[in-house]
Amino acid sequence: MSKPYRIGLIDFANVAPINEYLPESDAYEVHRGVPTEMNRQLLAGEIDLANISSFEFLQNAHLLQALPDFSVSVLGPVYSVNLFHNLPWEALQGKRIALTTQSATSVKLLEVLLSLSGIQATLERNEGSVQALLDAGYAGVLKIGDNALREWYQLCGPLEPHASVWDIPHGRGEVQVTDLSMRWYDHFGLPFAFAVWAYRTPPPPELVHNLRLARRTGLGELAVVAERNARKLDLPEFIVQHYLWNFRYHLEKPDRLGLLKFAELVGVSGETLRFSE
Ligand SMILES: C=C(O[C@@H]1C=C(C(=O)O)C=C[C@H]1O)C(=O)O
Repeated sequence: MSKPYRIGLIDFANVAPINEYLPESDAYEVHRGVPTEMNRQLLAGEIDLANISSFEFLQNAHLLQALPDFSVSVLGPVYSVNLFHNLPWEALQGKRIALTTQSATSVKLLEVLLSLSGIQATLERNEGSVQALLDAGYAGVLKIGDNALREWYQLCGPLEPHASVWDIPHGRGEVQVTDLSMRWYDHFGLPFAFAVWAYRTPPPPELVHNLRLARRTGLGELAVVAERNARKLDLPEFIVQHYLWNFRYHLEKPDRLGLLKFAELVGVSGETLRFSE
C-alpha cells in the first residue's frame, strides 16, 4: 500500500470550522502544530500539504502551489493578530518588540506596517505572557491565534453580549492593542490573507473534496463550533462566535488582491504565485 498523504492542520480556533469536520481517511494522515511548525514541516518535505503562513507561500512560490479556494483571510479586525504595546504606536521607534515564535506572516505584516509608519524597532522572538514581556522591558508584544484572542479578552474584557463592535475596547490602562489586520485595512482597504492551503505534492482528489465538504459543514454550524471552542479557550461564546464569523475561508478575489498587495510589499512578483485549478 502506498504511503498515506500527509496533511498539516494548524490547531487554532480560527480553522476549527474546517479542521474539526475533516473526516478520517486511509488516503491521508493528519499532523498538527502551530503555523511556524507546519511551515517548517512542509518545506522540509515532512508533510505534503498544510494551511501555512501566506508569507512562507510567497517566499517559496517556486516550490509550492496553493489550493485556489482556501484561505484564512479577514477584512478589517481579526482580534487574534495583536500588537500589545505600552507606548503609542508612533513612539515604538527604536524600541524592543517581543514576537511570538508561532508566526511568520504576522511578523512580516508587523514589519511592513511599522515601515509604512517610518518606524524602525528591534524585533526579537520571545515567548511569555504579554504582561511579563512588557514588565521585562519590551515596549510591544506580538501575539497570534488563540493566545492573542485570550490575552486581548483578558486585558479588555469582560464585555456584554450586546456590546457594539464599535464599543469593543482596544486597550486598558497603559496597554494598547493594535489589531494588525485592521491597520492593514486602514492602509489599503483590502482583506489580509494570513494563510493559504499549500502543497509540494498535489493532494488526492478525495482530500480536496473532504476539505471543501468540511468547510461547508463547519460554516453551516458555526454556533456549535463557537460553543465548543469557547469552552476550550475559556472565553464567552458570543466572543468566539463573533470571532469566527469574521473569517473569509475561500480565497475570493478581494482576498487574492490583499495577498497580491502583500506580495508586492515584500518584493515577491504576483506572477510567480501558483494556484491549482
Ligand atoms: C489570523 C491568524 O492567522 C494565522 C497567522 C499565521 C502567521 O502569522 O504566520 C499563520 C496562519 C494563520 O492562521 C491568527 O493567527 O490569528
